[in-house]
Amino acid sequence: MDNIELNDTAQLRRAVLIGMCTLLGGLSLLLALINLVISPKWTLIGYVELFYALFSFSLAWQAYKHRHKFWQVNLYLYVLTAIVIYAVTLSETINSIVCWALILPTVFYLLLGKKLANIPTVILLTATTSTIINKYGLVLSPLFVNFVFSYLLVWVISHIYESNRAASEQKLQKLALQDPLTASFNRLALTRYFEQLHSSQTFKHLGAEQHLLILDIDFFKQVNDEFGHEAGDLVLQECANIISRIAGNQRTFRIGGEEFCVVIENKLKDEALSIAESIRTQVAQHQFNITQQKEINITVSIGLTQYQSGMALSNVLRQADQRLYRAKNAGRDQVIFDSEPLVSSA
Ligand SMILES: Nc1nc2c(ncn2[C@@H]2O[C@H](COP(=O)(O)OP(=O)(O)OP(=O)(O)O)[C@@H](O)[C@H]2O)c(=O)[nH]1
Repeated sequence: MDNIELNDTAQLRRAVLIGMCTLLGGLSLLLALINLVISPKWTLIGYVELFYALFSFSLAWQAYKHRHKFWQVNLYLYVLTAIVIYAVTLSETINSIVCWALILPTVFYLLLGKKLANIPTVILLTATTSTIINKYGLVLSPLFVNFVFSYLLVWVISHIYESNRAASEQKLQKLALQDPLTASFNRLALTRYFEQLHSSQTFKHLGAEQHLLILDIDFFKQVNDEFGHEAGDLVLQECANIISRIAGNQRTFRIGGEEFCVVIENKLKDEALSIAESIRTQVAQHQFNITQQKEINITVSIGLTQYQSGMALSNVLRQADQRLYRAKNAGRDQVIFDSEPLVSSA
């Protein structure tokens, strides 16, 4: 789920960004003081360093306040790369400056992720090796060999580390947010989805109607009792497929044993009803193959509710649950919205 994440990556990147910007900001400020006040030889460089120090501290502060943007991080890293390349070009002995070039691939991977990190990594390698070749000729100088191999090693290790970290995080997210039986998202995912929906600007500004439905399979216990638990599991999986097909996988959540919830965003009342009704009829018409020889039909009851932005999820669920309860009491196989049953099974 794209818009639901446990945010480990964001937290890691934010921490790295704050640490790096603070340290580099401090170093730039120190160098600026030396070049502008203590020994004012290179004033232009001093001003560049002062600007970079301010840029670093401001980005660290924004990251601290959770207000930094991804493009700012990109800009910061490309400026840093340009400074290192410039310093390598200016430096007479290169040796000490390449230390900076060697740590940057790790920083790129940590802050940009494995796909975007490749671009500055290649730029830095190309620029630094060209400068070394320009200064020392094409001979395989110890500096050239040592730099290229250590740089490649850092690159490969950073790539492997970031790939593994991202894969582990994805697995963890799946475990935490997805129901293993039906592959639908679970209640925790619903909570996060709802929080994000409410905090998103689109939701606030559109002012469109928001709906949520709770669906419960009718007489599901009988399926288990008559045909076994495995047959019940198959029914749950097929039911989840039908709901996801109609409402979208991102908006379908299994919130209880045989209970599903669907968030219907930015739809008018009639459209929300038609989605709920479509789920009900398609489940009712579906032949559930519980064994090779046996097909059964099942029905579902649905409680549909409209809610306003800012309402707590627990209240919205309670509202939908009350309607579901009424649908069950009114004979099942129906959608209840407000107080009246909209479709009767009769
Ligand atoms: N196979 C299977 N059964 C489950 C699972 N989770 C819950 N159940 C069963 O779902 C059944 C729910 O039964 P009830 O709450 O009595 O509801 P019902 O039989 O559907 O009756 P109504 O909801 O009143 O129509 C219980 O038998 C649970 O054991 C699951 O993951 N797999």
